[in-house]
Amino acid sequence: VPMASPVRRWRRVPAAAGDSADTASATAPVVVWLRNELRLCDNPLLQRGLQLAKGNLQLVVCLDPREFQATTAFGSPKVGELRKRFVEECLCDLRRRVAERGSRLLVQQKAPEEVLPALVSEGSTVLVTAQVCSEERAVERRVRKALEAKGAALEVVPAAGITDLVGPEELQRAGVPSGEEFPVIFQRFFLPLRPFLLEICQKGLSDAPVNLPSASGAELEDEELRLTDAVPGTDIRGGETAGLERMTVWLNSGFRSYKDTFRSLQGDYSSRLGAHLAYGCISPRRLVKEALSHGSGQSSVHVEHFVYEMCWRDFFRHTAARWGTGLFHVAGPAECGAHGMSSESSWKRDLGAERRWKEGSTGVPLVDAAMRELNETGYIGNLARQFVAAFLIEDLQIDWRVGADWFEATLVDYDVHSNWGQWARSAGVVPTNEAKRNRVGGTRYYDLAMQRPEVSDYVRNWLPELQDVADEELFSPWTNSWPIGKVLSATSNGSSYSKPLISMRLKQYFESVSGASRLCGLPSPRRAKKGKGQRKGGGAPRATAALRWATSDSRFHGS
Ligand SMILES: Cc1cc2nc3c(=O)[nH]c(=O)nc-3n(C[C@H](O)[C@H](O)[C@H](O)COP(=O)(O)OP(=O)(O)OC[C@H]3O[C@@H](n4cnc5c(N)ncnc54)[C@H](O)[C@@H]3O)c2cc1C
Repeated sequence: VPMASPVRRWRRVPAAAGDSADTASATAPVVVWLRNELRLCDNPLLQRGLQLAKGNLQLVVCLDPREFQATTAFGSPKVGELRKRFVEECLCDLRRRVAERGSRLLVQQKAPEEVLPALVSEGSTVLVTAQVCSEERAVERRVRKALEAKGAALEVVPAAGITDLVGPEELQRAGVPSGEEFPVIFQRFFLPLRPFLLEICQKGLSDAPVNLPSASGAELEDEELRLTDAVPGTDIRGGETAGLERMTVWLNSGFRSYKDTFRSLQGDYSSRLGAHLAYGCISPRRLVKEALSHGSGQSSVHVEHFVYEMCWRDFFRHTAARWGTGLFHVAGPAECGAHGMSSESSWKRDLGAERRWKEGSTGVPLVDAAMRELNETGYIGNLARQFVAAFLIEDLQIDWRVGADWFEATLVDYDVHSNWGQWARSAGVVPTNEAKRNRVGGTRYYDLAMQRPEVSDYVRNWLPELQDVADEELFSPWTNSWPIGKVLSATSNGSSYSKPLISMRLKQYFESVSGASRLCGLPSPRRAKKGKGQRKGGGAPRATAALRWATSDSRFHGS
C-alpha cells in the first residue's frame, strides 16, 4: 500500500558551481520567502521583490521539518504522502520556470529561522506574505528575531491579491468590516462584496517576469528535488504549469454545468483546483477574473455559483483571523461558548471507532467509500466531506478535531482556514446561519448523496467487497447478512465486510432508503464493472516521523 510506506524522496546534492560565498554580490540580497504562493504569474510578492532588489534576488522555500516531518497532536502525519508529492511537483515546476529566467529557486529542508539568516547580509530585506494562523505567525516571529540579529528586516506583505481575494482595503470599499468585526455570517460578507469583485480581481494581475535577477551570495547547499516512487491514486498534478492548464480545461468544460454538478460523487464535477489555490500555484484573483469574464462576459448561474464558492474560501481566511487560536479549540472560539453552542464534555474519544472511520471500515458503505477515496487519492468532493464529517460528529459524537486533523493529514488541497473553519461549522462550535444549524443532526447530506444517480457505482467502485452485493443490500448490507465475528459480517455473496458502527437512527435511515430503492427503483443502483482503475482496500498513512511543534505554539494548546 503506497501510503503506508513513506519513501525518502529528498536527496542532498553538492552545491552547484557559483553558489559559494566568494561569488557573493556586494549589494545586500533581497530574499523572497515563498510559502503558499508557488508561482511566477500574478504574484505581487515576487513583484515587490523585483521592485526592491538591486540585481540580487533570492527565491527560497523552506520545507520546515516541524510541518513536513511532524505528527499532529492527534498522531496523524501533519503532511501526508500525497500532499508531499504535490508539493514536490510544485517545487520542481517552479524551479524549472525560475531557471529558465536566469535565476534559481533554493529549497531547504530546515526551519526558516535557520535558513533565512544564512542568506542575508546587513541591510537585507526578506519578504513574506502575511498569514493569520498561530503556527505560521509563530514562525514569522522567530524569523524576524533571527534576521534582526543580522541587521536584516522581515517585510510582511498583505495577503490580498496573493493568497486572498480581498483584504481590509477592499472590504472597506464594500462596506464590510474587517479584523475582529468581520461578519460571522457568510452572506454579510458576500452580498456587499459581490458587485466589486470583477474590478478587484482585475487588479495586480501580471505575466511571469521574462527575466529574474541572478541570485548570488547564498552560502547554502541547494537540495535536489527528485520524484522517485510514484504515489498512485491522485490525478491532481502540482505546479503552476499544471494549475494553469487545469484552469483552462475546467473553464471550457465542467465549469459550464458547475451548479448542477458540484455536489456529485464521481466524474469531472468540480474544478479540483483547491490544492493549486492552497499552495498558490494559481492566483485566486486570476481564477475568479477568468471565471467572471468567461464566455464573452455572459454571467450564468454556474459562473455565479463558482464565484460564490470561491468566496467561501476567503470567508474562512478572514474568520480564521477573527477567531485566532479559538478555531482549534474543541468548544470553538470563546465567544461561541457564550452562545451555548458546545462544550468539551459533549465530545467523545474512541480510538477504535476513530480508526474505523479513518480507514473506511465503519460498515456504512457510503461513508466507507468516501473515506477510502480520500485515503487513496487525497481528495473527496464537497458533498462527501460534508457527510463523512456529519457521520463522525453526529453519529459517532467523536471530538470534531479528530476529523479536522485527519483531513489535514490526507487532503492534498488542505487549507488550514477552510478545513478547520468547515469542521467547526459542521460541529456547530462557530456561529452559523439558521439553515446550517437546522442541517446539523439531520440527514441532508446523505439525502443529497442518495439522490445522485452515480451513488451505487461510487460505493461499488471504492468497496470491492460489495461489488456483487444485491442492490437492495448495498447501502445497508447488515440487513440480510450473517454475523461471523465481532468486526466482520458476511454479505450474501460470501465476501466479508465490517459490521456497522452506527446509531439506530442512521441504521433505520439507510434501511429505509435501501427499501425505497427496492420498492420505487430509487436511487436506481447500477452495477459497476471492475475496471483497471478499481481500487483495492484503504489503509491509513503512517506517521512519517515523531517531530512535534513546540507545545507553546500548538494549535491545541489550552484547548
Ligand atoms: C469538512 C470539510 C473540510 C474541508 N476542507 C477543505 C480544505 O482543507 N481545503 C479546501 O480548499 N477546501 C475545503 N473544504 C471545502 C470544499 O469542500 C473544497 O474546497 C472543495 O470540495 C474542493 O474541490 P474543488 O477544488 O474541485 O472545488 P470547486 O467546487 O471547484 O471550488 C473551487 C474552489 O473554491 C473554494 N471552495 C469551494 N467550496 C468551498 C467551501 N465550501 N469552503 C471553502 N472553499 C471552497 C476552493 O478553493 C475550491 O478549490 C472542506 C469542506 C468540508 C465540508
